[in-house]
This record gives sequence, C-alpha cells and structure tokens, in this order.
Amino acid sequence: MIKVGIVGGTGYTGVELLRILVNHPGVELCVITSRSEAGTPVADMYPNLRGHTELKFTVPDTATLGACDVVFFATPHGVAHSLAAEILATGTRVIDLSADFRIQDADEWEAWYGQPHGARELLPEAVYGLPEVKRDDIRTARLLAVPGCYPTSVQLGYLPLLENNLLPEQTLIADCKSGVSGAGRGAKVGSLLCETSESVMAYGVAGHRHLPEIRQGLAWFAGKPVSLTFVPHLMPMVRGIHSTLYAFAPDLDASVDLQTLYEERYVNEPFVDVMPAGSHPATRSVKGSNMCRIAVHHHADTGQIVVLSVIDNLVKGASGQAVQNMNLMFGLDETAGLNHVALMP
Ligand SMILES: NC(=O)C1=CN([C@@H]2O[C@H](COP(=O)(O)OP(=O)(O)OC[C@H]3O[C@@H](n4cnc5c(N)ncnc54)[C@H](OP(=O)(O)O)[C@@H]3O)[C@@H](O)[C@H]2O)C=CC1
Ligand SMILES: CC(=O)N[C@@H](CCC(=O)OP(=O)(O)O)C(=O)O
Repeated sequence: MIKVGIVGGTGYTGVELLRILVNHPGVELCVITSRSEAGTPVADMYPNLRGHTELKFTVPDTATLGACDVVFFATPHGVAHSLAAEILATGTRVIDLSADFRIQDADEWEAWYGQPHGARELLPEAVYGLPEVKRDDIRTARLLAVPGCYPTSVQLGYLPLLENNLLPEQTLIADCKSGVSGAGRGAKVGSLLCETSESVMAYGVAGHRHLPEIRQGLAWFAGKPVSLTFVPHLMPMVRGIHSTLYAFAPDLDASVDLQTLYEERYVNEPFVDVMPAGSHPATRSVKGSNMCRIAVHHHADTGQIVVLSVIDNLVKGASGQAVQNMNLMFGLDETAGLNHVALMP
C-alpha cells in the first residue's frame, strides 16, 4: 500500500482528495494536516467521511510527512515552495495541487502571482501533470505540478488541433465558465449565495493567472507561441467548468474530419470522452467524476471551429487528476480509485 499524506486537508481540494482516496485500493491514508483544526477528527469536520477514516488533523511536520511515500499539497500558492524541498529530501514524492510549480518561467510566475518564487531550484525537475500529454515524464516524477482547472479543460480542448498544426497564426478565444467551488472554501463576499445565485459575471478580463499557464501548454502542443484571449465567468453552480473554445481554419484541407481526429487522439484516454458529432456536453455529465467530455463542431463553409470541453473543477480540474498522476507515478492502474460515475441530475 502507498502511504499518503495531505497538507491542507480542510479546503475543498483536500476533502475531495480524501473522498477519492478513502476508497482507493492501493492507498493507506496516514497524515492529513491543518494548523487551525489540529486535533479535530476529520469526520467531525466532513461528515461524508464518517465511517471511512479515523484520522485527526495534525500540524504539518516533516518527520511524519517524510514517512509517507507521497505527499499531496492542497494549499494556497507559496506553501509548497517553502515545504517541498525538505519533504523531497526525505525521499518522499510530492504532488502539488497549487500553481507553485506549473509555470516553468519563474519570473513570469512572480509577475502573475505577485510574490517571490520560493523554489526556483526545483523548477527544472517539476513535471506538469497533464497525463494526456506528459504520461511518460509523470511515471518517473519526484515533483509533480497538477494543472489548474481552467487550464485542464482548455488545453484538452485545443490539443488535437494544435498538435496537428491545423490552426494558422491567429488569436484563439477561450470563453470559460466555472462553479463557485473554484474560488475555494475560504469566506469571501464574492462567494456568498446572494452574490452568486441568479447571476453570471465575467472576471479577470484584464488578465487571469491561468492565462500564462494555458499559453505555456498550448505553445508546447503547437511547437510555437500561441495567442489566446481567455475570459473566465462565475456561474451560479457549485461544481463544473464549461469551456467554449473558438478557432478559425478557413483553409483546412477538405480531407480532414475533425470528429475523427478528436476520436483517434483520445481513443486510449480513460478520462477524455469525445462525444458524438453535434453534441453539447453539460457540466452535470461530469459532476463528481474525473472525466473530461469534449464535443467538436466544425462549420466547414465558414471555417469556424467550436470545441466544447467540460470537467468537474474539483476532480479532473484538481484532486482526481492529482490521483491519476499518483497512479502513474507508482505504477498502478491509471484509473484506480477514479471510476466514479457522474451524479445525475
Ligand atoms: N478549488 C478549486 O477548484 C481548485 C483549487 N486548486 C488549488 O488547490 C489549492 C487548495 O485550494 P482549496 O482546496 O480551495 O483550499 P483552501 O485554499 O481553501 O485551503 C487551504 C488549505 O491549506 C492549509 N494551509 C493554508 N496555509 C498553509 C500553510 N502556510 N501551511 C500549511 N497548510 C496551510 C489550510 O489549513 P490550515 O490553514 O488550517 O493549516 C487549508 O486546509 C490552491 O492552491 C488552489 O488554488 C486547484 C484547482 C482547482
Ligand atoms: C471560480 C474561481 O474563482 N476560480 C479560480 C480558479 C480555480 C483555482 O483555484 O485555480 P488555481 O489552482 O490555479 O488557483 C479563480 O478564478 O481564481
């Protein structure tokens, strides 16, 4: 059994990790930290876990975390910067759900996150954990950066087009909507029921910190810089991300069938489902599951391409993808513990 520790167990990604890991056949949960809730039984705070774990929250401590095989960080940005090196030094592997190691250019990270990069020396070995692209690197990673929620849905949506060099120089447009759990569990006026229900609003139009992360990934796929407009919106729902992705390919060779291209690219991917032509995937169809559902629409007469990509921000967009990466890192079945069917309705 793989011994697992979690730093930051009281946030939404932390409790989602617990929900997945308590039923994982290859895992023994050993440590779960919270400084503010130290001593509290986990199941007292999260009654959905009653009967599934006897663990209590403890304060983070390198000795106990270092006795684990892997430690997940479900903490705000900057925490993994300060703790990852000492945990790696014990031989324990690290999976970070924050953005600390996602962007390879430390100066760019500092510009977007507004704080000094606390672990530049670790960046060369950090692996970006998008299994559909980096599976071989993930298997041997010691330090793994779990992609952000918006970046996961946008990158998987554009990947087949960019990998096959089907989009000429242009500005791509990603119009994305998120549920409120994406803002985390911390109390904020903007997350209140009265602020979010019966209303939709864009935010971060001037620049959102996921933009450099998405651009980094799209440039890897295309082999050159990609211009992108990214506009996130807050939706009156708890979970889910819906990305409507636009591209324009007026000179696309008539022999290219985008439906077939997408189906063939993802045929062996356990967590990407290419929907039948003409589909409109709903966030509800992935709620609670690690699946990304994608539909591609192509208006051959105008050259307009519209890709729809939906995920659960807390599962494929965070904790599920983190466990998918753990499975790969430890040579387990990639889908172990992740076969949840989405909740309907
Ligand atoms: N919500 C989402 O949809 C997604 C979130 N993420 C990322 O996952 C991370 C966690 O987010 P979320 O689950 O919303 O959690 P929160 O940010 O709400 O919770 C943070 C957790 O970290 C702990 N923590 C805070 N500061 C420290 C510290 N200095 N040292 C040790 N532990 C600390 C807190 O416990 P305590 O203070 O008691 O120790 C708490 O358990 C963030 O980086 C977020 O950006 C990624 C993808 C999607
Ligand atoms: C709805 C909402 O507020 N979503 C968050 C993104 C989710 C997230 O936590 O992303 P990171 O892991 O990169 O921090 C936001 O826009 O900041």
